[in-house]
Amino acid sequence: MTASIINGKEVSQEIRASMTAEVKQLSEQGVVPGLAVVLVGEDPASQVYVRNKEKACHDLGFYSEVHRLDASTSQADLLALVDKLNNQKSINGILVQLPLPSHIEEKAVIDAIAVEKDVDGFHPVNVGNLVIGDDSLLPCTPAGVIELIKRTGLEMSGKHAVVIGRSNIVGKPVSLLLQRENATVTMCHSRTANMKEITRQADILVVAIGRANFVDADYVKPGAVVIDVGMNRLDNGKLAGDVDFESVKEVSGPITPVPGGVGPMTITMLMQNTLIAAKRAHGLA
Ligand SMILES: NC(=O)C1=CN([C@@H]2O[C@H](COP(=O)(O)OP(=O)(O)OC[C@H]3O[C@@H](n4cnc5c(N)ncnc54)[C@H](OP(=O)(O)O)[C@@H]3O)[C@@H](O)[C@H]2O)C=CC1
Ligand SMILES: Nc1nc(=O)c2c([nH]1)NC[C@@H]1CN(c3ccc(C(=O)N[C@@H](CCC(=O)O)C(=O)O)cc3)C=[N+]21
Ligand SMILES: [Mg+2]
Repeated sequence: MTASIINGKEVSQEIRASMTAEVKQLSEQGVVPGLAVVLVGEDPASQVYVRNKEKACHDLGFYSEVHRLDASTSQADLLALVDKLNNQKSINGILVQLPLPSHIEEKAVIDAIAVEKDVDGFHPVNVGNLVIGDDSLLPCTPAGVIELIKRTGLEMSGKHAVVIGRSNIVGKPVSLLLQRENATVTMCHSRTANMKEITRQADILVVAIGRANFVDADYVKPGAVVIDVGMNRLDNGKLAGDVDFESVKEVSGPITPVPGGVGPMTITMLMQNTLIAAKRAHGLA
């Protein structure tokens, strides 16, 4: 079987194109969505994401600010910036790039972001609303994962979805969104015993571990949809997912590549959240 490749870049462009008309209409009413990205330190990988986000804002006609702070910035100074952005009318969305340097407590920073500007969906109130099923800003990567599965045409209801990884920013929220789609969800993590026996039962396999090419064809049921969230920079400078794409695509159904899969969708969902936040700020949603 030759798997079909899920083109996250193309899906992203389609979604962004469909947002353009609405953004234009809003700007005629004087509403320009604004995103602030805060980057602490010089992590080269982060620089790429920040550049992609800036480009997406520019292409869509959003207002954007990037705050590049020195790696030695104090927690107090970072919190002061967040407070300023919370109160800044031109800004509807705030993203503080993670991970932060170890002298800064990530939780304190996330908690300080105004709930209605938390376009990452990481604030405890947004996470709580996600768990309950109330309206919230959805975390971008998990929302992008669900959108890509939908685009395969697979009906998620009643299917067995297995998620490898239980982080707060990917694995856990992905599992909640899959349950919202009426999938039956199993979570795997570093302590899971006999993981292959579990993943081989998956109709949908979502992988978010952070280990290059970890999941090979042995883990995959023939025909399963495979979504690779992993972003691992190899020594040769290339980007690799958590899934060994070349071997898995021989047995799987639709599968995402890295790059060009989940990554671009994360940024598109961030733009969508910023648009939603801007509309809400102006009483339009
Ligand atoms: N495309 C995108 O937009 C994004 C990509 N990423 C990428 O996704 C990947 C995961 O990120 P993130 O969730 O933040 O990672 P974390 O390091 O926070 O979490 C990794 C998870 O994987 C589990 N795990 C680690 N090793 C194994 C193993 N051998 N077998 C089974 N489970 C294992 C861990 O288990 P335990 O809990 O037991 O430690 C943990 O739950 C990374 O490559 C990251 O770069 C992340 C965010 C966005
Ligand atoms: N507060 C916060 N929010 C995040 O959403 C967040 C974060 N911190 N920290 C880091 C991770 C990672 N992440 C990516 C976003 C886009 C691509 C992306 O655009 N990838 C492209 C190109 C990658 C490349 O070529 O280097 C692709 O996969 O095709 C990747 C990774 C967001 N994250
Ligand atoms: Mg993490």
